Amino acid sequence: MNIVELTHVEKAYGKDQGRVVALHNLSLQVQAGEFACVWGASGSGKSTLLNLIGLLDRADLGAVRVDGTDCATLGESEAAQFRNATIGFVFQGFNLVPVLSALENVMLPLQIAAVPAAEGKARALRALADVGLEQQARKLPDEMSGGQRQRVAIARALVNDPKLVLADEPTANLDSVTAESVIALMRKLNNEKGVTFVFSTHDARLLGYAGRRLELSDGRIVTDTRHANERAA
Ligand SMILES: Nc1ncnc2c1ncn2[C@@H]1O[C@H](COP(=O)(O)OP(=O)(O)OP(=O)(O)O)[C@@H](O)[C@H]1O
Repeated sequence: MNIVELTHVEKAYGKDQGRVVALHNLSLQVQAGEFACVWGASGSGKSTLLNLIGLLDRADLGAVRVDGTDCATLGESEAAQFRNATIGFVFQGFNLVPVLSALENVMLPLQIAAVPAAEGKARALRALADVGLEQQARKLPDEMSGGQRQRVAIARALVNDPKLVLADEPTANLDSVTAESVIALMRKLNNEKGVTFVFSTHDARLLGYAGRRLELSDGRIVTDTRHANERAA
């Protein structure tokens, strides 16, 4: 089953002389369970593509379907609800709330989903254990390393059991060794839980972890290849 299906999608920013077409007539299918990497140079359209798949922005032309739902049919609040239930997000800047502990940060999506506090805490602790941070639950983000913060963000993205996790340049602020360990962790969680991951990077060294490599150039997919688990965790 396709969890993501884009058909003849176009997306542009700006108007008239300042108009930039970020995605050109782009079609793409991602199957449930894939670990897909979108890579390409700065400005190639990676964030635009992930924002459309994540219902954070809308296509100008063409169709975006996520988990069988045509995103164009959803109003703003329906889209937000759909996003919360279906998609987990990991961002390059970690996006943790600085005054909340790791545990409280991971509990946030469950609070939004009105999960009772005791159950939410137990689930958040399990999610932190999944990323190897059960001992760090009480720490604040600025008491943790960059790699640990991104693990907290991954735990938060997964705590709601989403079908799809989108990670836009999740390693951009990490050194190369930590970057590899974060991608390896995502790959392990993909294998163990069957959650579909789509992440973006401009770092070709991370491609070895990806089961699917989608190369973007000037808003077009120029290569699309599948690979056996060369570097699976
Ligand atoms: N809000 C915006 N307004 C105007 N142009 C934009 C906007 N966002 C992106 N663009 C343009 O759209 C194109 C694709 O940008 P996008 O951010 O998707 O690329 P990217 O591959 O994610 O780049 P990076 O690796 O630098 O984050 C670029 O030419 C960019 O300048």
